[in-house]
Amino acid sequence: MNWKSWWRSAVADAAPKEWKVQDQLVIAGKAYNSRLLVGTGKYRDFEQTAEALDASGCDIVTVAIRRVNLGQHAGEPNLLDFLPQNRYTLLPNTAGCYSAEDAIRTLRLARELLDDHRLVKLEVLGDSGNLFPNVKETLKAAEVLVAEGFDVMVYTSDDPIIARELEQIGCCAIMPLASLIGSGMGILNPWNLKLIIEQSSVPVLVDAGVGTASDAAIAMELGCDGVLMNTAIAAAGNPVLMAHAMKLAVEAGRAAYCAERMPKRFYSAVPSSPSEGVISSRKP
Ligand SMILES: CC(=O)[C@@H](O)[C@H](O)COP(=O)(O)O
Repeated sequence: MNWKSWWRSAVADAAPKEWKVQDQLVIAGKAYNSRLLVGTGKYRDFEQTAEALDASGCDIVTVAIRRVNLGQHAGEPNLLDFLPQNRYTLLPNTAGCYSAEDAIRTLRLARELLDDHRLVKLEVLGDSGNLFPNVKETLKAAEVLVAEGFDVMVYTSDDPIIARELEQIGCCAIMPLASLIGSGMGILNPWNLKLIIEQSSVPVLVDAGVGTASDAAIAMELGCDGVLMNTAIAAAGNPVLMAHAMKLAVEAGRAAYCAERMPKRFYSAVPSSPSEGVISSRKP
């Protein structure tokens, strides 16, 4: 069943307020109510991180295992002590890894630390300046991690050929960049994202480069299954308010996508109300 027929049968009689409950994001067999995934870096402190996560309504929280303490650094504040127990699904990520080997080692550590945790975000960088992914090393790491039983959500470029290879390897979600990590430049190539969305049978989530709420809404309107972001929220003047804005944007974008937008007309007007039978002396 394609999503459109599924959607029609699923929400045919549902009141709009019910639609979100039925339109869950499913990743590696688990359903989530929120399509917004949020990172935990760059906040003022863990209190602010917790408040922003709460305001975002997210269900999945990504954590850079090399940077954020989840218990691997004894004696230091532990993020988990600031989050409500069992509220979030943690998504350990390999931010800061520049080789397949490093990324694999980091995620094995995460698995030990988090009690046989399987859902992970793979990110292998290729350049410390532009933080572009090294797709060769990403493919290599994905092969090993999938074979070891990890559910791999993978950060990659917006190249549809690489995206297809990652799906064939068995990654459970493809996460192409919108633009450079931390740049806030929004979606640079919607056309490539569209190609990836159309060819993929696993969820496609934009990851990196979102700057403000409209970027997130556009990603969802394009048909992305979700959006992952960090800097747009953490580096906002008011991170908690921005987290709330992102929640609304992702929901609005998703609803607009599912509602199927009106056809665009190439710069030609159509009156909003019928012109026949109008009481007027003016000839059309
Ligand atoms: C948090 C995380 O996983 C980052 O590596 C990710 O790519 C986010 O990028 P932005 O900070 O640009 O949202």
